[in-house]
Amino acid sequence: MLLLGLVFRLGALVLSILISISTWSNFILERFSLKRSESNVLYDYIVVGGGSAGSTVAGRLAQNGFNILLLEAGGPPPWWATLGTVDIPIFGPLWQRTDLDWSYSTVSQTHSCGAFNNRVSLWPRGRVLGGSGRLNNMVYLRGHEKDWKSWEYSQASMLHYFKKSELQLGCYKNDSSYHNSDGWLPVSDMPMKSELSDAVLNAAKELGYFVGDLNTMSHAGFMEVQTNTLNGARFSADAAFLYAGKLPNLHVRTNSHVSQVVVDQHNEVKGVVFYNADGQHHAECRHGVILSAGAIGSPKILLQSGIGPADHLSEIGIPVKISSPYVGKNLQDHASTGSDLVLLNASLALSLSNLVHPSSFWDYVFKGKGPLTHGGCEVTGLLYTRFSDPNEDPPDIQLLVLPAGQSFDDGSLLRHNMGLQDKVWNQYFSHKTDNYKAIGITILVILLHPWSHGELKLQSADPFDSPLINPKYLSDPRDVETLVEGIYAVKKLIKTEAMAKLGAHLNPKPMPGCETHEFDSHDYWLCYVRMLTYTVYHPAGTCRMGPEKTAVVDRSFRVHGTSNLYVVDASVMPSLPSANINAAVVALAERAADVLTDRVTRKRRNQNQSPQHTYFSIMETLQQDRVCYKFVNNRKL
Ligand SMILES: Cc1cc2nc3c(=O)[nH]c(=O)nc-3n(C[C@H](O)[C@H](O)[C@H](O)COP(=O)(O)OP(=O)(O)OC[C@H]3O[C@@H](n4cnc5c(N)ncnc54)[C@H](O)[C@@H]3O)c2cc1C
Repeated sequence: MLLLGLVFRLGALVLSILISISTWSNFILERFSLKRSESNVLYDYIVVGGGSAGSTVAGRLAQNGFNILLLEAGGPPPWWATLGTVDIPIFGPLWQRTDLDWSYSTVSQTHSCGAFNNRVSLWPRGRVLGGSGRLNNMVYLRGHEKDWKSWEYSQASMLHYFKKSELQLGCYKNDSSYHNSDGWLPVSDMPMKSELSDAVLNAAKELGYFVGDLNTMSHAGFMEVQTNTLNGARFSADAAFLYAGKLPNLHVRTNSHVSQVVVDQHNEVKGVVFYNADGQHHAECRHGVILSAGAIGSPKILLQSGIGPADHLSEIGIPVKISSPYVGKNLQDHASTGSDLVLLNASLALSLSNLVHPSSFWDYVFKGKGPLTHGGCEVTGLLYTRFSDPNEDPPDIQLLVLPAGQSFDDGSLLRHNMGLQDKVWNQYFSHKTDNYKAIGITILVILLHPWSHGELKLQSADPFDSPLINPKYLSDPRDVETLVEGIYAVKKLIKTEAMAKLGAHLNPKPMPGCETHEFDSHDYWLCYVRMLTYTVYHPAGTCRMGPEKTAVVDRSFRVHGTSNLYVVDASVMPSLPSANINAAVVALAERAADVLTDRVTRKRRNQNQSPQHTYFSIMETLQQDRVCYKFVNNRKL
C-alpha cells in the first residue's frame, strides 16, 4: 500500500512537471504561431472565458455566422491531450493545484469546515480551455422540473436546451422524448463500474425508490450516472463546441487574461482590456461582450470594471461606473459531507493496484474501457427529506456514490486536494495507525438547496489578485439539519440486504472534534457535518438573473444598466439546480446563444446596421475615464 501510494505520488509529481513544461511550450508556440493581437479588428461578440458556458456560447454564435473572439486566461489543453492523457477521466484530481487550476480557497468558515486546515475550503476551477469542465467528474445530471420555477423558465424550454446540446450515446439514445442524439456534447454510459453500483441500485429498489432515468427531470430516486465522455475519454465543452465546427469566424486566444470591460459614458460596452505575454491589449466588439469567466471570474471582472456595489468599490478604490448592488452576492454552492462514512468488508474492482496495472493503460488506449475511464461517481440519487414537500419543492438531498473515499490513495493526493488537517487524516481516514482494514467508500450527502448564501468581494484593485470568497457554508442551521437527514438516508441504504452482501457498515471511528457527543446520536451528526463539510465544486449565483431590484442580469443575460454587456455562465443561476450543474450551465449557454442571435436579427430588421466603432473609440473611452485609464496603464507586467 505504501509502495502504491509512493507510485501515485511520484506520478502526480511527474505529471505536474509535465504540465508546467507543456504550459510554457504552449505559451512559446503561441507567441510564434499566433498573430499578434489585432487591435483594429472589430468582432461581433467578444466572449471572455472558454469554459463550459464560454465554449458553448462562442461555438454556437460562430455557427450562427457571427465573428467571435474568445479570450481565455488559461492555455490550450497540454500537448499530450491528443494522446488522451489529460482526458483520462480517473486522472481528474491530478490536475488540481497545478497550472491548469486557479486554485482558489474560501475565507475561513465560521460554521463549517472544522476538519480542514484553517477552516478553509479549497476550490479548484479550471484555468485552461474547457474551464472547470476539464477538471470535473463529468457527471451528466440535469436537475428537477421544480428547479426552473425560481428561474422563471418552463420545464419545456429547459428540456429543449438540454436536448439541443446532447449527443446521447448511451442507454437512452432511443428515448427521443427526453434525449437527443444530434447534439455536440457526448453523454455516455460508464464503460466501467464496480460492484458497488448494482448493490446501491438494488438497495434503492429494496427501499421502494424509483430507479431509472432521472434526466426526465420528473422523478426523485436513483440512477447509474452517465458522463460527458466519448469512448471512455473526457469530452469537455471546448472539445464539443470549439473544435467540432472548425469555423473560420471563431477566433480563440488563450493565455489572455481579461482585466476589465470598457464601458462608455452611455453605459455601452466597447470592448475589453486583456493581458498576455506581450503586455496589455484591447479588443473591440460591435454587438457586445459576453462574460463567461465562471461564478468567480465573471463577478470579479464586473467589479474590476466598476460595476458592482458602490460601497465595496469605493472601499477598494475602484471608481463606480454602474452601481449594481448584487454583483458577488447570492453565492451558493452545494455543500456536502460523508466521505469514508461507509466502510465495506469486500474489495471492489476499482482499486489503486488495478489503476496502476499496465493492463489498465492497454484497456484504456486500445478499448476505451477499464478503470482509467472511471470518472469517480457511479450512482446518484435525488431524495426528499422531511423538510421538503414533493408536491411543491424539488428534492433537497442528492446522494453521489463513489467506490472510493479520501483514503483511496493512502493519503498521497486526495486529502491534500481537500486541505484536510493531518490530525483528522490520521485519526479518522488513515488505516496506518489501526488494524481496521475495511475499505472506505463515499456516499456523498449533498445539500441541494442551501439556505446559507455567501458572497464574493475583491481584496484589491489588482486584476491578478484572487478574490475573497465566502460561501458562509451552514450559517443557516436548517442546512445542517437537512444534511443530517441525508446521513439518516444513507444509514437506511446500508442496512439493506444488497448492501449487507458487501459488508457495508458505518465508519466506527468518531470524527475528531465530535468525541464528546455520543457516537451516532443526533448531536454527533450535527457536529460531524460541521466538521466534514466539502464543496461539490458548484459555485453559482454571483451575477444572478432576475428583475433589476434584486439581480445583476435580466432574463436575456444582459447586465442591468448596460445595453450590451452579458453574463453567461454558472454565475447567473438564481438558485442551484437539483443536480451537478454542468449540464444546466451548458443549457443556459445554448439559450443565451439563441437570445443573442435573435437580438441582432431583430435589431437588423428594425433599423439599419448598428454604428461601427473605430479602433480609437475604445482608447477614447478609456481616456475619458481617467482613473480607469491610469489603472490599466499602471499595471506592471
Ligand atoms: C473538481 C470539479 C468536479 C466537478 N464535477 C462535476 C460533475 O461531475 N458534473 C457536473 O455537472 N459539474 C461538475 N463540476 C462543476 C462544473 O464543471 C462547473 O460548474 C462548470 O464547468 C462551470 O462552467 P462555467 O462556464 O460557469 O465556468 P468554467 O468552466 O470554470 O469556465 C470559466 C472559464 O473562464 C476563464 N477565465 C476566468 N477568468 C478569466 C479572465 N479574467 N480572463 C479570461 N478568462 C478567464 C477560466 O480560465 C475558465 O476557463 C465540477 C467542478 C470541479 C472543479
